[in-house]
Amino acid sequence: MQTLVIVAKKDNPEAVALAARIREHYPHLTVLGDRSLAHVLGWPRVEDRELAARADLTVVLGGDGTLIYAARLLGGRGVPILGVNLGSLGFMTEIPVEELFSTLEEVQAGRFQVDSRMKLTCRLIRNGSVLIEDEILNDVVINKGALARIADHETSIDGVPITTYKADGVILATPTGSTAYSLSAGGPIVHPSVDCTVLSPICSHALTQRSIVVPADRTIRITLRSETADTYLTLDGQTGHGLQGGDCIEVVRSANRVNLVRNPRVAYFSILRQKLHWGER
Ligand SMILES: NC(=O)c1ccc[n+]([C@@H]2O[C@H](COP(=O)([O-])OP(=O)(O)OC[C@H]3O[C@@H](n4cnc5c(N)ncnc54)[C@H](O)[C@@H]3O)[C@@H](O)[C@H]2O)c1
Ligand SMILES: Nc1ncnc2c1ncn2[C@@H]1O[C@H](COP(=O)(O)OP(=O)(O)OP(=O)(O)O)[C@@H](O)[C@H]1O
Repeated sequence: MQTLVIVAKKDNPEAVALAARIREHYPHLTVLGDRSLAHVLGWPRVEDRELAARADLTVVLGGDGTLIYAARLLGGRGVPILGVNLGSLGFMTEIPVEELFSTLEEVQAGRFQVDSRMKLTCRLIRNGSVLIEDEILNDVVINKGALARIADHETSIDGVPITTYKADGVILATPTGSTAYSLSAGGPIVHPSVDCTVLSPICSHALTQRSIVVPADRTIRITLRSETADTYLTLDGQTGHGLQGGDCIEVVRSANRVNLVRNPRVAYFSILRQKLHWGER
């Protein structure tokens, strides 16, 4: 390992101090920081594209949002991501701060395993042209603004019509994203080793329209059938785009994956038990 890229939660002094300690601890490595971290610490400023190209390992200091930001920064590269939890929930940032340096030693010695997480490719198609194409770790959300009327979401899987959801919106979640917004919309928890897409209406007007678990190799298309000026596409909770009637959102499994360094002392179900407050076993 030669180059370690640190992505630290923005404006978080604890994350900044920890990043500085990591650089001091490994003088023989090239340690680079994301844009805001490099600015705060006076490190060389390196463009996102170059960070992604050079990283051998990425250390995330923050919460789930910081990890999603790092996964997006790395783009299609499956560089291992070691997530250290400085956030409030930290579902995906499995390593506690106290174990950061011991885990880094293990990783440098090649004694680590990764959890390979499925991603989705999402395309926004308007009048037959692809306006936006992006890769997603958590979810694709089509949602209406607070005062907008309920919208019609015509939904098909591999070209076969499923239904038209009359709902506030629709969520398409990966197994990783199944414990985020999708869970709040009544979707199932999916073990991250299962490849699938969870399709869930948000507050559907028809009570029998529930979440559907779709095999990962299917193409899901949702066409907005109502003319509303106040509907949005949100990708991983990070980027938003206004939608128009007739817009089609197409979702397929991405060829790229996100590789999270596993904490060998923590099992997926113990994370669920702890973070979702299920009590003792
Ligand atoms: N009502 C809701 O539950 C709701 C509403 C909007 C967005 N979200 C989620 O927020 C995500 C973006 O996260 P953020 O941290 O940048 O925004 P944020 O700071 O608004 O966080 C939302 C919460 O979701 C948690 N979270 C994020 N990804 C998760 C995952 N895979 N499993 C379990 N919990 C997870 C975060 O830890 C945080 O507590 C979106 O992808 C979306 O799923 C949830
Ligand atoms: N280095 C960064 N550059 C730009 N944006 C960032 C960076 N780190 C975090 N963010 C953004 O800041 C927001 C808050 O980060 P994060 O979610 O990690 O904190 P949190 O809310 O305390 O943790 P959790 O999500 O676990 O509750 C996220 O939306 C994330 O995308």
